[in-house]
Amino acid sequence: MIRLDNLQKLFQTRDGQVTAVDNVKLTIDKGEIFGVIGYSGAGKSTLIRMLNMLERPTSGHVSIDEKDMGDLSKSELRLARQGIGMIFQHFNLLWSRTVRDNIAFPLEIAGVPKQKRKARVEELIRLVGLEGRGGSYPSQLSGGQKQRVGIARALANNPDVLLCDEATSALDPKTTDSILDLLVDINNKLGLTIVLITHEMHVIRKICHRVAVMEQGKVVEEGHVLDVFSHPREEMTKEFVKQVTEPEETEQALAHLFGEEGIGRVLQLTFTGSDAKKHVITDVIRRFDVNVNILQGKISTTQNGSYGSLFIGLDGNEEEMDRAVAYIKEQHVEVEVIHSD
Ligand SMILES: Nc1ncnc2c1ncn2[C@@H]1O[C@H](COP(=O)(O)OP(=O)(O)OP(=O)(O)O)[C@@H](O)[C@H]1O
Repeated sequence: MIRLDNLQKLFQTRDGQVTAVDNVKLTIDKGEIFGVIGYSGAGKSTLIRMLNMLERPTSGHVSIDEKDMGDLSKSELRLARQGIGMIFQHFNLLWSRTVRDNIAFPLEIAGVPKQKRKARVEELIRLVGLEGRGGSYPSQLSGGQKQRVGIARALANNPDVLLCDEATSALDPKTTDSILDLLVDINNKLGLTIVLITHEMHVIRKICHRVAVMEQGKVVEEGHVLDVFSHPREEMTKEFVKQVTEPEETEQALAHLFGEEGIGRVLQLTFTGSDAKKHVITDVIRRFDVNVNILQGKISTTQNGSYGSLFIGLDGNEEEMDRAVAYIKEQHVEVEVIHSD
């Protein structure tokens, strides 16, 4: 549905030339939620703004539904943009207009007649869960509600694509989750393609099907979210994955344990997909003469399946522990011995 070919954006500044986006090639399928993650300055905003030509590429192509966005005339581009909704970190609402009038705005521009507009606005208000707030002004709404207005406005003209520019970065964790749930709901109900940029792996983990990792303008890694989570290749990706799989306390708690005598071996087990539901620990306790101590664990759910890490202490004679480790490996669970007495 969306294809980026050798996309590049250079900015000329007083300090010289900046390569914001460097030779990016990506394909995004119809109906998927595609996330782009990177730290500040990686080029994410520039990349997403080139999808609807808010930013013109220096070279390369953006095709949406086989249409080269760079080749469109002004009026064709205006029409194409009605098929591409966008939401922003700071909502970009019209402060002097009510919720209803904010949502109606793109319909007015598209020339939708008044009666049809009214009906569509009420439908959108229900879709984003803002019943009873249609007459309020943006200043009277919470951050989450403002973003719901942003989403309703972006969906007004029934777009095929929704671009989300750090849409939850200004929100607290609970509100972030409710907006992410709404995006998944919209993706399921309307089948629209969502492209989002973020610096938070939690957002990718929770709603994306595929992810691209950006560093210094380049896409350095790309894949299905579960694959990237379970086997990150690049250092940058490993850092992002750690954000959601290993809370800081894990490192501290384990470091504390390593200092104790007679802890035996500490293993990190990594479960992926359906493996996350296996009874490996029960089996190990039943089959082998070892003591098992569960130290830390976390299962994360992604749109492609579950992913989890479990830290266990294993104690017993060396041979029996070797057999237990071999058995766990046979169950297609990844095992790493991270400490041994
Ligand atoms: N209009 C501009 N003029 C000059 N340089 C720019 C312009 N816009 C972006 N840049 C530069 O391009 C690079 C990428 O910026 P961009 O905003 O796309 O990154 P980002 O990953 O979205 O970061 P952030 O989340 O902080 O916005 C940065 O080095 C930035 O300084």
